[in-house]
Amino acid sequence: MELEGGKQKQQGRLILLNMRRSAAPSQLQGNPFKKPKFISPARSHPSPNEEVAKLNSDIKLFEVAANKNNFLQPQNDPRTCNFNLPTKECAKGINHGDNYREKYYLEASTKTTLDLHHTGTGYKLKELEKIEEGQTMMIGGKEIEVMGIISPDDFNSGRCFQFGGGCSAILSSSQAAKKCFSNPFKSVCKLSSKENKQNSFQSCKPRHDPYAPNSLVMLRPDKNHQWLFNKNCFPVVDVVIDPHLVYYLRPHQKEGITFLYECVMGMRVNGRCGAILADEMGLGKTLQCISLIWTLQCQGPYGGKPIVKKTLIVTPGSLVNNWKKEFQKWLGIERIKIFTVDQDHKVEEFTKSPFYSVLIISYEMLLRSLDQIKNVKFDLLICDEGHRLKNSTIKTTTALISLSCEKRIILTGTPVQNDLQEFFTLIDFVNPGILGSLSAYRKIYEEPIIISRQPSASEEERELGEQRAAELTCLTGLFILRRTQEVINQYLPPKIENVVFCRPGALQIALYRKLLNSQAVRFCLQGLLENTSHLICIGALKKLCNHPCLLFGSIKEKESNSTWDESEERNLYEGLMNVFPADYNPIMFTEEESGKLQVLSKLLAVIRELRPAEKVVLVSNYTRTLDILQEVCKRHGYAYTRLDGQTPISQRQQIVDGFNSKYSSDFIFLLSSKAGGVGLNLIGGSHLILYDIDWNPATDIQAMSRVWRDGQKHPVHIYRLLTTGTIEEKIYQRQISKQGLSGAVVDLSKTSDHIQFSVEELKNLFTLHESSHCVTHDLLDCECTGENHTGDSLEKLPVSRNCQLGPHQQKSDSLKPLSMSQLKQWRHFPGDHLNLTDPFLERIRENVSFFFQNITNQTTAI
Ligand SMILES: Nc1ncnc2c1ncn2[C@@H]1O[C@H](COP(=O)(O)OP(=O)(O)OP(=O)(O)O)[C@@H](O)[C@H]1O
Ligand SMILES: [Mg+2]
Repeated sequence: MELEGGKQKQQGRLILLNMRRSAAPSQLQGNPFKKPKFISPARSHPSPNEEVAKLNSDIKLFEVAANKNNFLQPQNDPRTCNFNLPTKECAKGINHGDNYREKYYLEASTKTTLDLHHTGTGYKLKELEKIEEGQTMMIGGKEIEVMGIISPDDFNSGRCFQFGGGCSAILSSSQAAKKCFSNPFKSVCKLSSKENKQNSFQSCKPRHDPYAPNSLVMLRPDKNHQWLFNKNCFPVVDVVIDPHLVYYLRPHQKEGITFLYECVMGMRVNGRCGAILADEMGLGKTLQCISLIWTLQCQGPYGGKPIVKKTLIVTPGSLVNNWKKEFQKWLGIERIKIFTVDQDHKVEEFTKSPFYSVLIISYEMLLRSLDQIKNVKFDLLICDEGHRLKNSTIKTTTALISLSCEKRIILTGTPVQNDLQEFFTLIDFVNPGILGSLSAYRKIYEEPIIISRQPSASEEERELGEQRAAELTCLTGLFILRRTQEVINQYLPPKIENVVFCRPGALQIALYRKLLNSQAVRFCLQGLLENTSHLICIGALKKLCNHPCLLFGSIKEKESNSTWDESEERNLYEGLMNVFPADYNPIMFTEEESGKLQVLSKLLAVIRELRPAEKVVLVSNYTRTLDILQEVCKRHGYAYTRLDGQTPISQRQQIVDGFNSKYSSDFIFLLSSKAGGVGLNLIGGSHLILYDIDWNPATDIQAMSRVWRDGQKHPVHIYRLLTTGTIEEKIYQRQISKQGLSGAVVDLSKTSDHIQFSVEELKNLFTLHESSHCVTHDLLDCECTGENHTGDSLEKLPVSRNCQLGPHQQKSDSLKPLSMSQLKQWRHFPGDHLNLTDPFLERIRENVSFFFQNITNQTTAI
């Protein structure tokens, strides 16, 4: 039997070793077996305290056969047995039977698994086959105790490695109670002192009536929980969500609050108090958290005593005041005192005053005030848009990890499972150590899962990877909750999504051709340039798609720079100025020079005309592009407001509120997706135009979700503008193809800098398709000739997210990026199609080569 990879281990016999104590050298002589020892129930069923200590320790796991030719030798860890394990060559000498289906494990303060086929332990194989549970043996000078047999299922799923193997900490608390204690609760809630009795009489009653109709009552703690957390034996009291809030809560929100409560109370995962609420955008994660905070601040299951005194909410700068507003919206200003940190309100004010119970701070401010914040004892920590904590080396993550608060919640609308490293960081942040060390996680989960996804994976590797993925999902699923947009569709108006392929202007085509013929692009395609050179070329093409004047501005800027002569960009921009008209003035740019701008201008005009009371959110990834769009607003006399990275945090909510107000005269909200793409509620607008496209579909999806949310009164129209035949189409295709989804979907900060391109891909990126109406449609393999293909019902197609955690994760997910096959199901038609029923599309068709359209929640009147 070979030792490589995970698959062969199925034939091996694995033992989890319990190093009980070092043996004297003399003990190593003679028959290494000792008689099986009696193991007291107390040893196999540790006390709750021992159990908790065990869960918290950083247990090292060693899966002997998991590492290709490379056994782990944990010599430096004093807690770890140091076995003289054989090399692959050495192991080959052992005659292994094929009938070893069972796995044995030994358990103790340090646990490790040992493949009995590769003994190196001084025992004969025959002797090892006879090992029984409870038996002790001597290995490497240590006395080892056999604790049990690992079933093939437990091994394949990786369950046996969790928390050191033997007693999984991932138990529901009732399971844990059964497993860990025989009957330790006899005295639970017997009032031991006079004081307790008094307390119990004072606050025994639930704060709200648990028997009232529609009451939302939290799960009562079981005996194990009481044993751990009710040391004073207070009477158990029902925790009931304030009926004032329950009245407004949607069903999924009630479920979410129950979930959060059980997580932070340590009821779902024994002794762990973290949770990830990953509901899709707009599902009201804020309200769910506010309900939780309010509940825990006033109530608790033990004598009714509140669980939380102080809560820290960390959120992107643009959302600090949104949180405050939501608190006021749902709880009024009296019930709970909120402190928001900004330029004029420093953390010190919060720390000095006993008045406030909730501190809301931006991630940036947190870093600046970390020392003061560390001085406050927070009982609950909420990280909004917490997918940014995916990297444990970034400052924000380290800062947050350094806070001692153990009840931690991450909120994110962006899926978190696709990158297994980042997934680990998020999980490890909310429930530190739950997946073991990073290296153990890599061996047990990441490696087998990744290997199993490779086309060359054997059947066994695939099976092992799938089982490990399933186990990981099952384990983390206890404290991750994600619901999709469908749960609130019924409360929302229709949504009409359009992908609009805009014909490039003549100047754009001429410049595009020139750029593609440049020395820089040619060198890129021959693989002759540095890694980053293609990024400069891509950047120039993207600018050109937005408007030629942006490119003009860049060249002028670069030319005036002293390093211009040596700069790589020279090779790209050489001769480009000659393509612009001699008297070209970027400030006097025209709409005709850019296909998208022409379409935008007409679109704004028709919205204004047909829906004078409605407003538009206009999104770009670039501040310079927003400047141009702003200029267009000015030229047409449209009232606008703007939020980008330069907007002071203290003003952001004011701007949002102003726009959302029905009294506002603003017609357009200019939004930088980087600054305000996440979390904002822009329900004042019912038309959203994405002027440019990002490599990461999540950025675009986040931005598009700003208007189709609870509170929206009008049907929502979304327009995604792409320049036909250009790099924008290619980026879109990448977004909706598998390749684009495999990694980038998790990460809002990912840009082209993080994406590797093959020369083949670069060739495709650097091609202009001048004769196609829509390259994306050409690629769809659609039988239609592009003539008003109405598509089949979307429901027919299962939505599958390309997720590294495997097929069991693939739930319907309305906000996941589209796939090519789904796009094919959308209605689609060329711009010159005769029967355009949509009056908005009708008006812009002149500059459009192709449309895709999809309607959600369709009613007759749109
Ligand atoms: N039960 C409800 N009834 C009415 N409005 C609600 C309800 N729950 C939430 N809302 C409103 O829906 C809007 C969206 O909620 P919220 O901002 O919490 O979404 P989110 O899940 O945080 O989304 P994102 O991921 O985009 O941040 C808010 O204006 C909020 O007040
Ligand atoms: Mg939010």
